[in-house]
Amino acid sequence: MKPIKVGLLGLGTVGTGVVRIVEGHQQDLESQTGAALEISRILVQDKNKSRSIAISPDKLTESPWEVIDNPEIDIVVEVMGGVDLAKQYILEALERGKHIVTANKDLMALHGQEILAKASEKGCDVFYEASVAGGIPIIRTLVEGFSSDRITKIMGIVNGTTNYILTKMSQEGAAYADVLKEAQELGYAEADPTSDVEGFDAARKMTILGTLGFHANVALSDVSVSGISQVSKEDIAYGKRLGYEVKLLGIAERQDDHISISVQPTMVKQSHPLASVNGVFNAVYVYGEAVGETMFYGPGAGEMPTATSIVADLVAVVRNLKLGINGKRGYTPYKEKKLKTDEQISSKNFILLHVEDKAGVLAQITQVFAEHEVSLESVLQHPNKLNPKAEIIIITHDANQASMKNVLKAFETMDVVHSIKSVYRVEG
Ligand SMILES: NC(=O)C1=CN([C@@H]2O[C@H](COP(=O)(O)OP(=O)(O)OC[C@H]3O[C@@H](n4cnc5c(N)ncnc54)[C@H](OP(=O)(O)O)[C@@H]3O)[C@@H](O)[C@H]2O)C=CC1
Ligand SMILES: N[C@@H](CC=O)C(=O)O
Repeated sequence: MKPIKVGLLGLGTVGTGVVRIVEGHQQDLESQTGAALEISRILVQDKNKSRSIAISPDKLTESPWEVIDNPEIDIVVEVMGGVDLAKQYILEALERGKHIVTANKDLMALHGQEILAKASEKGCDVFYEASVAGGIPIIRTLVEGFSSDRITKIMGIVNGTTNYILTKMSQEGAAYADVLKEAQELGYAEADPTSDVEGFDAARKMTILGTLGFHANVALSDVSVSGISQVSKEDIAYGKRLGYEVKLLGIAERQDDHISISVQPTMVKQSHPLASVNGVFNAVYVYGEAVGETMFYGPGAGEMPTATSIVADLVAVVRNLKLGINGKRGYTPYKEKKLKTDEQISSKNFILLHVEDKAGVLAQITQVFAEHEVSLESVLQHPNKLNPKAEIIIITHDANQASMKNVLKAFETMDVVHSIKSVYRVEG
């Protein structure tokens, strides 16, 4: 087979890793595919910027057309990020019959269906393994490994930056802002780290996993999202005291034909395998009706792990080229999803309240739970010597979201409740 020419859109953290792997593993890649891979053109914003790898200046371009309209290029790897331009370049490249590999979850979560439909029309491959959980081959696992099963729950730590931050806060008492800066320096964070810390990046990944796992047209707007910027050292300390670690979890559940998807900081029981996933590592728990529980673990961000997934996708495209089956799988639009109502979503909950420290308050609080038929697993009261208030931590049994909202609404109107400090879902 003649060498396969690859054009890169982007040479940042991930693009640099792709060049390193393609160049460093050339022989292994060729022996698997029967063709040499050659990176022939690379789009960057600034050709004169200093790079951490030696790259021939002739390969760099600031014009996207030198990649996407280049007749020599067979495969375009999009690792520049962003949505509008990336979408435009990918659609233009598909129009010209080029296969696409991308790490762009923002794009795939928002416009995946349109891009896949276009690829199918043009007989092209679009692979996006690196868009979820960096180096973990979770997309291939859902699409191929579990094609025989009916998945009912996908629960994961799918953002490396926030897991890195929470781990350092929990294990070293580090300050949130300092650790975020470290995660940025290590190349884990998005160009705008708000995406990471406010849970949007994880929401995009859960949109992709929910779509593939449940074969439903999940939209980003179907995911309820809250991030970690409000998680305090106090929450982490109380969680630990009760045997929990705070993790930003993406949780997608299906019951019959109804689904729910959320991203939220969650108290995970220390005995649960997700509680010991630390640092930049990600893990995805997949429950299938037939297979039962499975879990996939690995580095969720960073140059080389993410590039591993990109280059694996390149290998898949080249293998399809050899067999002449690119884009032949056909794109079938996913079925219409039905979202669960608040009454259908249930979980255990952790609630930290600041309350008046006087007789009878605990009874008033527990009465509210009873009125809304929420039963309690444990209650811990902690007097605060500096203020005439106490802290009460409550763990509920499984309760539906509608009842929990009513409980919290009732607390807001009670004089003895000074503040609802935190509310977390509990898993494990
Ligand atoms: N970092 C990670 O760990 C992971 C990232 N991803 C995804 O991979 C993609 C890339 O991320 P990452 O490598 O971290 O990003 P970087 O910011 O490190 O790199 C972006 C690259 O794209 C180039 N670029 C950006 N915008 C343009 C533009 N408008 N025109 C031309 N070139 C442009 C930049 O050029 P220049 O170098 O000249 O500035 C740079 O080389 C994103 O979609 C991200 O979400 C996915 C998984 C993990
Ligand atoms: N910013 C993302 C990068 C990988 O997708 C993360 O931290 O997980």
